[in-house]
Amino acid sequence: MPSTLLAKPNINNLLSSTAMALCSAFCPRISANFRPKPFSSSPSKPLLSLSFKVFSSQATDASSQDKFSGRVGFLGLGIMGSPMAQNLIKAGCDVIVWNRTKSKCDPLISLGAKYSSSPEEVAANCDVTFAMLADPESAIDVACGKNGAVSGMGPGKGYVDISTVDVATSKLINEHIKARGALFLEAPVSGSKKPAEDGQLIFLTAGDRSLYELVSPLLDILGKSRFYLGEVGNGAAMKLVVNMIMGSMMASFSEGILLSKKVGLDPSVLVEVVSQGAISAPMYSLKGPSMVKSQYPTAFPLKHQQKKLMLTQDLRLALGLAESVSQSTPIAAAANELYKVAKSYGLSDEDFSAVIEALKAKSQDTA
Ligand SMILES: NC(=O)C1=CN([C@@H]2O[C@H](COP(=O)(O)OP(=O)(O)OC[C@H]3O[C@@H](n4cnc5c(N)ncnc54)[C@H](OP(=O)(O)O)[C@@H]3O)[C@@H](O)[C@H]2O)C=CC1
Ligand SMILES: O=CCCC(=O)O
Repeated sequence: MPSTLLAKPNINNLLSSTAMALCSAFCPRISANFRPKPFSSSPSKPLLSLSFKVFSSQATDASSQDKFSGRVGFLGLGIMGSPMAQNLIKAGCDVIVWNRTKSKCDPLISLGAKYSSSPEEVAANCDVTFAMLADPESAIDVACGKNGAVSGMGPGKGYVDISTVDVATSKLINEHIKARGALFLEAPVSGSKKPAEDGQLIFLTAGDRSLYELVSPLLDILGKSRFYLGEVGNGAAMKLVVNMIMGSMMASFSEGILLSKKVGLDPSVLVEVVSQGAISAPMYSLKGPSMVKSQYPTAFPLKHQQKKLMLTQDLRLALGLAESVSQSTPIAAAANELYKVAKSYGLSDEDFSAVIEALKAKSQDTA
């Protein structure tokens, strides 16, 4: 089925009942309060508007119940995890947090979150545990390592990994969670720091559908849309493809900014021209003005676009994904080289738009 936005079919209530039955089986504590919000096709409530949550036809229910009354764990409070956990707390959820660097928990504790001293303890004390970690290595360690979340999982619990990881990593974590009789959902996000703060992320989910149904009210607090993509690995793959496109777009935009300047144009005007045309993208309008000033306030750290774990990650991992199906991706491969150069210049903690510095340096090399 194409992933277009559709009005809800009337079988929604039936699906919601199915979800309730599944939840009753797996999560008795939560399902006691699981009340699906009936879908309304009233024309006075448009499906698409800026303030309205948008759902894919691949989602199982376009609306979700108002409230999730189970206890929610949150592991990983970095640029993305902190605002996400904060939004859950502000929405009235009962949240337990953990982060490797404990001080990052403090602002959330002062907002009402509880704290547990290990991922295992969080998972043991929560119905559903979310993880938003840097890379595959940390995602595996926090889930499957010593005192990891897996040790605290069991029947009736769910683990939702929002980190950007590769397909193999997601499948590995899924296997460990499943071995404990719990449910697993991968749910990487499209959208950066600001969408995380504004509850406007896009979830790319795959895995246990009953868990997807169950946590939909939470995803709807954190995001503007959610896609259910089927088998574990599909969410990770979708995220890598999106980031591959984004990485190439940013590298190309950087070339344009520098070329415009070299030929005597005002790059700020280029940013404006781009923003009004067919190739306009929020990313260009948001980051272009800073890039022109050689400023890269970190939203998506460059190190995550060029993560390193056993010679793979984000762009690099997307290239691996392409390789595995013999898909040619020369543009992304060239972009990847630039991110590697930028990383070697010590720009890992800058925003990924700092990739433009790699091009500046290259121009000087050849001048
Ligand atoms: N920033 C963005 O725009 C977006 C990021 N993403 C993805 O989301 C994930 C998180 O990104 P972001 O929040 O920006 O990253 P940050 O670098 O800000 O945060 C990373 C988090 O992972 C934790 N962490 C890192 N290594 C370990 C480890 N070995 N053991 C335990 N915890 C660890 C950090 O803990 P500590 O605080 O102790 O360092 C921190 O909580 C990444 O996978 C990223 O690719 C997805 C969409 C957008
Ligand atoms: O993984 C990071 C993606 C950032 C974005 O979607 O803006």
